Amino acid sequence: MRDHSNHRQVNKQEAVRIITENCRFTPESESVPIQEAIGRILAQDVCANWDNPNTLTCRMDSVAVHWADFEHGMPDTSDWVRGKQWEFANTGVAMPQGFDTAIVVEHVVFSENDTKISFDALPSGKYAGTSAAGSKMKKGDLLVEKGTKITPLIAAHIVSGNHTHVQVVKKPKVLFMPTGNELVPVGGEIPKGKNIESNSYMIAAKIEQWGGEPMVADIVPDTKEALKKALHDAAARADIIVLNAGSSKGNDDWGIEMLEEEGTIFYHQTNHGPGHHSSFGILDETPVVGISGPPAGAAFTTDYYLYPAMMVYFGKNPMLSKIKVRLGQELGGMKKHQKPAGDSAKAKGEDRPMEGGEFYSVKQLILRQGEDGVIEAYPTKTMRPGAVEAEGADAYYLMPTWEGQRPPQKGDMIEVELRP
Ligand SMILES: Nc1nc2c(c(=O)[nH]1)N[C@H]1C(S)=C(S)[C@@H](COP(=O)(O)OP(=O)(O)OC[C@H]3O[C@@H](n4cnc5c(N)ncnc54)[C@H](O)[C@@H]3O)O[C@H]1N2
Ligand code: MOO
Repeated sequence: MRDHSNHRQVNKQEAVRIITENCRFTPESESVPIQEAIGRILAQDVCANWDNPNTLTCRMDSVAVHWADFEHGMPDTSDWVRGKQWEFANTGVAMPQGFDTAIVVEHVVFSENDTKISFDALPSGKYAGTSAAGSKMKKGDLLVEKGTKITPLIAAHIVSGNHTHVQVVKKPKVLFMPTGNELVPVGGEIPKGKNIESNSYMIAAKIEQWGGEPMVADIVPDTKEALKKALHDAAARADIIVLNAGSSKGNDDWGIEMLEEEGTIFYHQTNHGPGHHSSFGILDETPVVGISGPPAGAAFTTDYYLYPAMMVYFGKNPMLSKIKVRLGQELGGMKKHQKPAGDSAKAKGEDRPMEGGEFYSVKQLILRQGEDGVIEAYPTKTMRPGAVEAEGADAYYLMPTWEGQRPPQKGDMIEVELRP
């Protein structure tokens, strides 16, 4: 049996710190048409390519006049002629040639057939009611800063600067590597004792959602040689590897060993469950985010540990947003980890021994506003993260479970992290 006693266990905060400090990327950029750029990250500042507007324009639906006629007070307009002393000018259009000032139509009194006009208010000065050339943007003005995520509004803003394409950060290639002799691809008859490889579908979708280009490796059998080859091949092709399963203590769990032998491993496990068997290493300069095999753990540990690595690639904040909320309902009785040793209904040999020290149980919670306006957290049908019944929950909570810790009570303020 292999020795796991040297395995380094860290808490979530430490794990994210290690990931963010050790992920080093030099992303390339590419030019894409704006309509394909939504959700991408700008690789360069975008500056205006023209003066907008490029001539004096009218600000509101107005009548254009000459300031000189108003300089000394309200003029006698009885003999004014359209096209000479006044002209119609509408919102956003160029001022008619020679006119410099605009009075909104609501302050214009028209004769029955619109031939005669008078005004019930004066313009404040020359160019009142108009926008100067370049007043919205001047050629060379910074429109959007490098590093900004392109949203629909930002895309339109870039277009208004006269750009058809933008330079964006290339999508990181994130390779998901399923491992395990018992796994088979979906479809058809499933041989006895085999299990369907389903995690790749979930994780590829998350990678895409977070702005990456997902790649899925073939299922890697549980041998050191196969894993070694697969990992080096993957590192040559990908920016980030997600190594799935083979993470715990089974006699064919080689993931951690291979990382240790072939690269550098920074931590082997975390002090929370589910997700206990999450790890992080670097192999051939490629970050390897190790997550446990069971789908429930794989689901949320990618939120915890792959999301930050991808955000580092984009130069974005790798932390999940934290907020303080009020617990609206008890989170349930003592959990497995809180029970004193020997108090289990199960025989001791069925349960893994607790390693002692601080250990957190990860809960998934729904947030909604309480009657007094304070945001409250409520348990989902099951609070176990990654469970289908908990999908749709808003936040994660790390509940302390070690000896001497009192579980949070209804009404307590707790800090939760929003799901990415
Ligand atoms: N003696 C101990 N046994 C286990 C421990 C422990 O501490 N001591 N930890 C348990 C916990 S917690 C977890 S989580 C799992 C971790 O298992 P692995 O990450 O090593 O994964 P496997 O053993 O290879 O597989 C477990 C389970 O998940 C299924 N799986 C794996 N990959 C996929 C995939 N891509 N798609 C769908 N399902 C997948 C696999 O078929 C197994 O059923 O270890 C516990 N045991
Ligand atoms: O690592 Mo396991 O995901 O704690 O259930």
